[in-house]
This record gives sequence, C-alpha cells and structure tokens, in this order.
Amino acid sequence: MPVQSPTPDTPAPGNGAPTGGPAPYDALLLLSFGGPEGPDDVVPFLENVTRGRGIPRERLKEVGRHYFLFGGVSPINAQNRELLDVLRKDFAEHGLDLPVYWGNRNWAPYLTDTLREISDAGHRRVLVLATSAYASYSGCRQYRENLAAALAVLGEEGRAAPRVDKLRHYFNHPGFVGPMVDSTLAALAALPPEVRDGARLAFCTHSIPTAAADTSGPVAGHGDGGAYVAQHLDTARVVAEAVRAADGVERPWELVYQSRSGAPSVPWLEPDICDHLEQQAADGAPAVVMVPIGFVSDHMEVKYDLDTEAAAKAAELGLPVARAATVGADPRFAAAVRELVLERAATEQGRAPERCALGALGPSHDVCPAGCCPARTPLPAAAGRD
Ligand SMILES: CC1=C(CCC(=O)O)c2cc3nc(cc4[nH]c(cc5[nH]c(cc1n2)c(C)c5CCC(=O)O)c(CCC(=O)O)c4C)C(CCC(=O)O)=C3C
Ligand SMILES: [Fe+2]
Repeated sequence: MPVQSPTPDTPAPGNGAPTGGPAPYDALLLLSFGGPEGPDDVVPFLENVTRGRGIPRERLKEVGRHYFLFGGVSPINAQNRELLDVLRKDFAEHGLDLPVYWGNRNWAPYLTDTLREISDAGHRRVLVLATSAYASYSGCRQYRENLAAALAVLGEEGRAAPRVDKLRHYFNHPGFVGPMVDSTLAALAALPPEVRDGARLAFCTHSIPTAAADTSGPVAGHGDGGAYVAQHLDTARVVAEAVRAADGVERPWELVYQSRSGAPSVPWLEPDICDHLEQQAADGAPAVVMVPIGFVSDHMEVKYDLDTEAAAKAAELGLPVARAATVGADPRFAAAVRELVLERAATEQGRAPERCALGALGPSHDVCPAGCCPARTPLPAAAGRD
C-alpha cells in the first residue's frame, strides 16, 4: 500500500518547500564511503578504510571474504551513480541550477580528485550531501575530517580551496522516512500471509563503540547512546507508527545493530541482529522484518550482513524473515535533497525557511557545534565549528 506521507498532518516533500535559488552555493558534492569495483581493489580498499583504526587482521580477512563473494564489487558505487542520476534529473525538472559532483572517502572517485575538479571549475561554495543520515564520529565527523584533509591538499597545490558546508542530518526528513515506510510495507507483503500480522520489526543500523555513541552529536539531553541512538529510535518509532497507521496492525519493534568490528574487549552497541533473531525465535515470534534505517543504500553492509549472514541465521532458526529496501535512488529522497539545499541556501541568505522534520527531535543543526562527535585523536575537520 503506497504511503504518501508518514503522518497525515505533515506535508509531503514538495509542499511548503523554500523557494528561490541555491545561492550562495555553486555546487553540490555527493560524499560517500566508496567501495571496490573488482577483486584487485578489495585489499587496497580495506587498507584505505582501516588505516590506523586498529581492526584485527582476522576481521579484515573476514570482510574481504564478503566482498569476494560478490566478485570483489561493492554495490555502493552503482547505487551512488543512480542517486546522482535522480538528483540531476530532479534538479533539472525543478529548475534548480546546481551542478552535482561525486567523491568518496575510501575509493575512486576520490574526494580529493573531485574537490580539485570543483575548484578548477571555479566553484567557491560547495554544499555536501553525505550518504550517512545520522550523527556519529563514523557517520559525520570522519567525513568532515576527510573534507578538511582534501581541502588542505588543494591549498598545498596552490589551488583555491572552496568553502564547504554540510547538509543537516536527514534521518527524520519525510523524504527519507516515507520510502522506508513503503519498503517496510512491501517487505511485510512479501512474507507468507499467515505470519504477516504477527511479524516483528527489527530496525537495523551499524553498531559503533558505545563510547562513540555516548558522545555522538551535541550530547545534551540524549543520555546513553547519545544522538546516534536517539536519532535512530526517533526514526524507528515514526516508521513503526506509519506502518501501523497504514495496515492497522500493531507490531512490536526494536532497534538492533550489525556489522560490528574492532577488538572484542571494546563494548559496541547491542543487540546484534543475529542474536536478536535467536531471541525472537525463542520467544515464538512468527516472523521478523529487518528494516535497515541506518543506511542510505543497499550496499555491502545490507547485502552481506543482512541478506546473507542474518538471512542464513533465520533459515537455521526456521524463522521467516524479509528485508525492507533502503531509500537508495527513490525520487522522494532526491526531492528531499533539493528541499534541503534550498532550505540551507535560504538560511545562508538570512531568511528563516520552513525546516521539515518528523518525529520528536525536530530538525537537526545546520552546523556541527564544537566538540560534536569527537574523535579519539582530534584532527582538523571542515564544515563545523571545530
Ligand atoms: C556508522 C557507520 C556507517 C553508516 C554511516 C555511513 O554510511 O558512513 C558505516 C557505513 C559503511 N561501512 C562500510 C564499510 C566498512 N566499514 C568498516 C569499519 C567500520 N565502520 C564503522 C561505522 C560505520 N560504517 C565503524 C565504527 C567501523 C570500525 C572501524 C573504524 O572505527 O573506522 C570497514 C572495515 C572492516 C570492518 O571492520 O568491517 C568496512 C569495509 C561501508 C561500505 C559498504 C560497501 O562497500 O558497500 C559503508 C557504507
Ligand atoms: Fe563501516
């Protein structure tokens, strides 16, 4: 059943959007994780990702195996190319004159190369869309650190380094939540009819060290798990309520984690999805729908950790499962990005645009405050107060 808007009193993307041009911005940069495009890329990619991060050798071998199972190709690059296409199409259809570039943190096209291109094209104010919707060191500050490092390289080369700003976190934007509601309903519809109403919802996201979660975002008022957990719980609640409103069935739901790495002695967010599935089977749950709200596209963490590993666990348990699609290149997400661009441009112009958000937390900050999502070892970061 299609859902136009997750809650009836909230305008769908497209209504009430700020109008006007994108000034002062002259380019949008899609900034993503990057992934290998063939078997020879896998090891150098993993070296890029894990440089200085203390990930055990065994874990790296294991993750390399995940990529090799898929021919050494991560799905993430094709998904970003699709997103670029829908963004450019949406902007063109709505008369938004803003070139869209793409750069990655860990694989080609590399962020530094893209920023060179942006600089050489004469662009001086760039807005950044990261393919990560929530606050955390890994999902926000690390992107900002990589931006600062790339801009520093441009400076050393004598190029003009553009000023970069980052779009606010969009985890609670209707254009992010709406597609997840529809995909959850589609996943429910894919379950055998006799277990559909009894199915439980497992909202999945990347586990991170509890110490990183506790200090994520502007910490004030969030308690254990910081902004990272609070934001995910907010999105999960909105999706669960919209699904109930759409099909009239109240289903138990929980926020669970996946893709843990790092040393076993370091506490990370739990429960893990596989342990959760075991628990659900033991509780007599008739079925589980996995809803990966933590991710923007069906990349490797979704294709391997959920569709391969967690699905195998469920099969072993005899527990029917289905997995909801991520937003990917949904046109509603592209429209949301356009709205966020115009909203931020309006703010920079000194106006006070409407700032669309669902849930209880309200729209996120535009500029990360000092100390937001601190690193273990402080490094320069762009697009924030520090
Ligand atoms: C919060 C978060 C997101 C979501 C936000 C966002 O999207 O940014 C995310 C996304 C992703 N993570 C990805 C891949 C990897 N992440 C790793 C390692 C780590 N991730 C972490 C966190 C996150 N990761 C953390 C705390 C580590 C430990 C090391 C460290 O402290 O830095 C490793 C090393 C091996 C391992 O340990 O698993 C790999 C290969 C890919 C690409 C998938 C593809 O190829 O399709 C994507 C989208
Ligand atoms: Fe990761």
